[in-house]
Amino acid sequence: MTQPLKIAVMGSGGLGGYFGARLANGGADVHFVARGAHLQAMRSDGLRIEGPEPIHLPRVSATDDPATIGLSDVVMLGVKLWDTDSALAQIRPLVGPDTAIISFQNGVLKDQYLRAAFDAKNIMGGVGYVATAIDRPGVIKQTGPMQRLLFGEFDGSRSPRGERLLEACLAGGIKAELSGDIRREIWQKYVFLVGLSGTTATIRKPIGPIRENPQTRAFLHDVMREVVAVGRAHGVDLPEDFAANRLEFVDTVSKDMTASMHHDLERGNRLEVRWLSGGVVELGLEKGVPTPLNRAISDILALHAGGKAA
Ligand SMILES: NC(=O)C1=CN([C@@H]2O[C@H](COP(=O)(O)OP(=O)(O)OC[C@H]3O[C@@H](n4cnc5c(N)ncnc54)[C@H](OP(=O)(O)O)[C@@H]3O)[C@@H](O)[C@H]2O)C=CC1
Ligand SMILES: CC(C)(CO)C(=O)C(=O)O
Repeated sequence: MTQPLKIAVMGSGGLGGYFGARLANGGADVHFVARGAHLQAMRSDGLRIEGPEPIHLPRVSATDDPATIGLSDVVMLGVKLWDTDSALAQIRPLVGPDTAIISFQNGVLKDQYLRAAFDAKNIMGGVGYVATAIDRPGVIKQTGPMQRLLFGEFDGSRSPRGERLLEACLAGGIKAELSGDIRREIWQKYVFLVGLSGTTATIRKPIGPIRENPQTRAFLHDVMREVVAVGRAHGVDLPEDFAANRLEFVDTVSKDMTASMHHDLERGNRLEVRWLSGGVVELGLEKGVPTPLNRAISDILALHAGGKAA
């Protein structure tokens, strides 16, 4: 009998907790790295997913010390972007020659950080679509039915490790795909997310009114156009009019949809703007592509980026 896939989830909040729970439910050998009250609750009461497809795992393997988990087949990175450096330092004991490390964090800079810290052969690319948050310790709440994971080798090959992860995801009911062009998938989400997060957080409204008002709709379109221009300058295979495609996609989502960064702003949490619109500015500067709207979004949110506690 083949051994179940051993998966370490580094950061078991909205994203990692949700997809890790589904993987465990499907039979994968999942080990959650968590901390604080969330870790205590997971140790005493397991992990619960609330929402359209609820799950309760009464017992889970959860720790704050990745070294106790040992070598893993897959490490899924699910910490907020500001915690990336410390998380990458902590996952070293999990990584052997064949381990796949996949960041499902938002943005595109995440994979540069991974490449700086680990051998390229250990790194696969990933994108997560879901709207989840820790509701209370040990409990992840999902809003709406969307859930999708895309991952793949950066050279486009269908590797055995990619196939095994796909199988484990499908067994857990995850809408998963092994992508032949994961870099483009990561940028496609980036275009949409920078548009959604930049507009909802600065205008402080969900997407419905923003897409209905001609002035804010044009703003959203132009913010996404900048991301497309920067991606194309970096050699990403995005059609020139891809922002118009994403605007059509925006018209299909619920009018109440907003970005996690807007939620974070309303709760006084730290913001990922440095890696979202800020990442567009940084990557635009590298190629001489102007990004005035994303620069404005970063500047407008600068005083909020550290959260209320800052
Ligand atoms: N949630 C979502 O719907 C989606 C999120 N994403 C992206 O996924 C990433 C994670 O977001 P999300 O899951 O929402 O964030 P959360 O804050 O819900 O989860 C991250 C968790 O990781 C924990 N953590 C951080 N560092 C460590 C560490 N060193 N050891 C143990 N635990 C640690 C945090 O603990 P603490 O709270 O103590 O800091 C927190 O519980 C972000 O880049 C986000 O943009 C992408 C798609 C959808
Ligand atoms: C748009 C969404 C919910 C998609 O997963 C997201 O990633 C975010 O708001 O951070």
